[in-house]
Amino acid sequence: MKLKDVFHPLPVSVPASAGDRSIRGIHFHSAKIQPGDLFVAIRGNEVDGHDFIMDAVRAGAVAVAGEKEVPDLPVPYIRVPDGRRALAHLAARFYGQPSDRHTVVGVTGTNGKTTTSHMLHHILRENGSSCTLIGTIHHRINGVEIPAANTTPDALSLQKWLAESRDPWVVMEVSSHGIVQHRTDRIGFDCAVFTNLSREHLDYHGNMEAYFQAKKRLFSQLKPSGTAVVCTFTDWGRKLAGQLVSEGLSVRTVGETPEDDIRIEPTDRGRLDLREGGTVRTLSLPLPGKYNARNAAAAYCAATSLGVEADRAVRALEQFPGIPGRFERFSHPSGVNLVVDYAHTPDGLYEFLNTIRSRCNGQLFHVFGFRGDRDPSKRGELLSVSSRISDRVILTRDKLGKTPWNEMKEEMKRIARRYGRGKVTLVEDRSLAIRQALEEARPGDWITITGKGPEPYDDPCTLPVHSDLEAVRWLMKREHLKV
Ligand SMILES: CC(=O)N[C@H]1[C@@H](OP(=O)(O)OP(=O)(O)OC[C@H]2O[C@@H](n3ccc(=O)[nH]c3=O)[C@H](O)[C@@H]2O)O[C@H](CO)[C@@H](O)[C@@H]1O[C@H](C)C(=O)N[C@@H](C)C(=O)N[C@H](CCC(=O)O)C(=O)O
Ligand SMILES: Nc1ncnc2c1ncn2[C@@H]1O[C@H](COP(=O)(O)OP(=O)(O)OP(=O)(O)O)[C@@H](O)[C@H]1O
Repeated sequence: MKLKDVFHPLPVSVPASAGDRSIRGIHFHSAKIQPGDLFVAIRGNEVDGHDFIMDAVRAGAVAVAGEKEVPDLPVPYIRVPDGRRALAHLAARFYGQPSDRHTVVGVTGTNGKTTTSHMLHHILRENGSSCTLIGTIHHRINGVEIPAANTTPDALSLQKWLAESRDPWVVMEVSSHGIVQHRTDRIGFDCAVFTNLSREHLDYHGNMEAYFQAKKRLFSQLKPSGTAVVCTFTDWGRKLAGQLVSEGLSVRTVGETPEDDIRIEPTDRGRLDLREGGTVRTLSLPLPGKYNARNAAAAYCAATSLGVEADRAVRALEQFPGIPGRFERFSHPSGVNLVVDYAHTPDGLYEFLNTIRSRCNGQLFHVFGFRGDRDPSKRGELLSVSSRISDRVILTRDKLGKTPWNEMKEEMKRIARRYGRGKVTLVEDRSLAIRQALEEARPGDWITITGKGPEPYDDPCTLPVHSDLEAVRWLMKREHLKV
């Protein structure tokens, strides 16, 4: 593609002498540049891409785009107001605005993005359409699994994968980081889903209103015929629905009141009534918890908004196979129940532990840790939720990032004194923390292990395992316990 065409119609100045130059590809990491590529310099959170411009030129970049003034470059330099925005635009142009060729659904919210996306992906596939899935656990394009580095990939990868996808449908998780960093710019959505909003990522967004506004931006990218599906279980959801309606968007709400388009009604355990107008559909959902009923209702609402027949959507949800590390349950031969889950926000943890509490007649053990690289201000709230609902809390290592273990250990002791209700033990090795819970538990007790789901451990541990799921599977053998 010609340089001038890839920038069109941005109000930037492409040197006339260089406009007809062909570019072979686009990259925003200098190490990926091949001769003939365009390099886009981005001011990052860790380093500044402008510092790597000469590396890119030496690697063969034939042109560079960036925000800063850069004198005396041997190749044309196109100054743009915002590198990340420009990257999304350039990628969409280079790959031919690929979202126009798919029916695209974006799912946003603090909790439930992965679950709702997987449920919707399952409904669409059961309905006979192949579907690309982009999200936290992995990406799946043309039936091929690709490991996920981010929940919402960078703009270049996104546009490339959309161009490569032969699946008519695309379901993607849209994180607030992805929105703020313009990773999803230039994607037109046929449906955008909001699950909920609760305290999370305040270290990044600063306050809840800014976090809400970031999520709301997804809805400004709906195609003219697109539909907003908004869960109104939270004040933020009700606020969003009201604002989108007054802005003239087509909005369908999922909630618990007669005003909602899809209303979830209280039912027997494991069964869920979806009331839509005068019709009630009852379904047995394989995943427990009120929150999963809400995720299922959101997926149902999105699917039916896109033309899937309601009864088919219900039947598909009843066959939902589940998601690795999300309420993944094991029955130990000793009579103890174990559940591995990804809850890592105060609200998600509250919903998850309450679901277990309503099933547990014995003691409830909770094994978890704090992430070094996540908002430290939520740690007290997480432990407070845990110690309120569980009988025994074992605090252990999670991903530490740049935080040294000794520092985290002192923080844990301090938080345990304040919020632990005398229920907290500290066991550094995560695999041994799980084993200790299992050794103390009696038949009928439940052990919950949260925060990592299927994610691999960052550090080696004592037992021959690399994740919570592997630890539980290993400990399913009685002889691996000390008792
Ligand atoms: C803090 C953050 O969000 N960082 C994201 C951001 O990286 P960055 O641009 O700031 O990277 P940087 O390392 O400072 O580099 C700046 C620039 O220099 C370039 N560079 C760098 C080195 C070099 O040798 N040459 C070079 O050209 C880089 O390619 C980059 O363009 O943009 C990258 C590309 O899109 C992301 O992969 C990266 O996500 C990091 C890995 C991350 O951990 N992000 C988390 C916080 C995140 O985004 N999470 C959400 C989910 C949140 C949730 O709901 O739980 C997600 O969508 O994954
Ligand atoms: N609708 C919901 N409301 C509250 N908590 C939820 C909801 N759905 C899931 N959870 C809890 O949050 C955890 C994470 O769920 P899920 O992976 O679906 O969310 P997510 O938004 O994709 O999270 P992340 O972006 O961090 O990957 C679950 O394991 C569960 O404990």
